[in-house]
Amino acid sequence: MDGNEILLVNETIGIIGAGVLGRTLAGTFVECGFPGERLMVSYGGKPSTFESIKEAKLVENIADNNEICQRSTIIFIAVKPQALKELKCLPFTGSSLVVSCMAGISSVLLEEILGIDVFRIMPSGPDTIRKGKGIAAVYPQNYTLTEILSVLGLKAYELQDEEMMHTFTVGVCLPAAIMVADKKGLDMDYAIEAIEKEYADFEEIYIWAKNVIPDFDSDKEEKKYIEHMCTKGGITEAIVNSLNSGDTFLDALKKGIARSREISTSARLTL
Ligand SMILES: NC(=O)C1=CN([C@@H]2O[C@H](COP(=O)(O)OP(=O)(O)OC[C@H]3O[C@@H](n4cnc5c(N)ncnc54)[C@H](OP(=O)(O)O)[C@@H]3O)[C@@H](O)[C@H]2O)C=CC1
Ligand SMILES: O=C(O)[C@@H]1CCC=N1
Repeated sequence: MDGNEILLVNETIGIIGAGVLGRTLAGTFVECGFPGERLMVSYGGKPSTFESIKEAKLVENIADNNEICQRSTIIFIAVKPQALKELKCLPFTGSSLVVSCMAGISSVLLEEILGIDVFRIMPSGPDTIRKGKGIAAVYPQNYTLTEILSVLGLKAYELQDEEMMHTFTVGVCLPAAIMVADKKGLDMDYAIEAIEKEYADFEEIYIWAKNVIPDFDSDKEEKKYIEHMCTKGGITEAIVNSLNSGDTFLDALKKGIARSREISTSARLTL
């Protein structure tokens, strides 16, 4: 039995939100040897999402959110931040490790809505996870969670201050941002230096981002790569839109950070 199996041997994993990220996490667990019969995924009911779940060979893993909450020992929340209110009445229990992947939504708000302590991660885009080149911020620190991320091949950055999650989130959007900025011939290094003053690991993440951008065979492939990194209404979209409207790289990254903060404020208002 290897280390991965020992770590997860008694666990049942539930992923609420089998969208682009959720399916990637589920697929990666399966590839790591995690048994399919102890893996559940849920979705919001869109036929197109069902088709994608089918393509990912996860149809047999579909469960409803109540079942996921009742049976899972580890739960990943991978719905859009705007869907947070839909999780309000679910029977989460303090005995499972609940991990939110949602950008912007603070741990205080999660605790308020779900009634339990929730850990936060911010993983990099699906392509990086599938290739074993992913990174993820973790807040607050949790040994088991960091070990689980390492099973998924994700390098963990343990944040001391939750505010830094906004900046880290822009960091995981950098591959898409660099691709767009490169085409426009924008200067990027000065922007990274400016943001590094707030978050010391930002330069390291920039280097990571430059290294994970794959070679593309077509514009279509390139577009799809960016689309998969963009959650609708999220941070990548804000950065890409800003670059496309003619902003500098620094302004675009700042708009990404601002979008992450805004998501958190508007989520509270819609509850
Ligand atoms: N994409 C990325 O690279 C990254 C995303 N994230 C975060 O991950 C989360 C998901 O992003 P992403 O995968 O891009 O978004 P998607 O829109 O692709 O996925 C969201 C999924 O949630 C499902 N869903 C909606 N409502 C419910 C519900 N009540 N119960 C269960 N599932 C539901 C949707 O199903 P349906 O389609 O049927 O409505 C959809 O499949 C976001 O919060 C984002 O901030 C974090 C890091 C990277
Ligand atoms: O674009 C987004 O909002 C998500 C979070 C980080 C990457 N994708």
